[in-house]
Amino acid sequence: MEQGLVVTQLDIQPGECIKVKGKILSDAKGFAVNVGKDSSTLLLHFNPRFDCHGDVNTIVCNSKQDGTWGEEDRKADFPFQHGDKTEICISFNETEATVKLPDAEFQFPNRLGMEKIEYLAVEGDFKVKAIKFS
Ligand SMILES: C=CCO[C@@H]1O[C@H](CO)[C@@H](O[C@@H]2O[C@H](CO)[C@H](O)[C@H](OCc3cn(-c4n[nH]c(N)n4)nn3)[C@H]2O)[C@H](O)[C@H]1NC(C)=O
Repeated sequence: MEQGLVVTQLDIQPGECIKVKGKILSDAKGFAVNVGKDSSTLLLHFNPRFDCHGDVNTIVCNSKQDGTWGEEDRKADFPFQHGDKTEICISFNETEATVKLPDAEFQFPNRLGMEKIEYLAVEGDFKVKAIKFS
């Protein structure tokens, strides 16, 4: 998954929101939105997979601590289609991260007890149009 947008030096606090607006490529295999401390320590790796890493139409979520992946969490719902324009809103608190989409919402535990988000990266077949921090 090629490297796309990377934003560092953030100071996103619990309750604040990271909004990533963009378009899923028409031939997307997968994309990921990563938030955390840095590329090696992620509160959340949000990875919709159309057809990659052995998964089809599956959202895989995970954490990463000092470069080591945690246990994957596969979501039942897959509210994405090739070519979709969408907005992904990520917020968190001391217990969990929440991913809000136009037609779905997912939670993922804050396994690392992260207290602020300093890092955002978008990888793969997703063309970022705008990002907003609120
Ligand atoms: C079945 C036995 C092996 O399990 C598989 O193990 C794979 C490797 O760990 C798992 O894929 C990784 O799953 C991680 C989340 O748990 C990440 O999604 C990881 O991709 C992250 C990534 C790759 N890249 C990347 N690849 N190439 C480039 N330039 N960048 N950037 N970020 C994927 O490569 C994959 O999800 C996992 N599948 C299952 C069913 O467990």
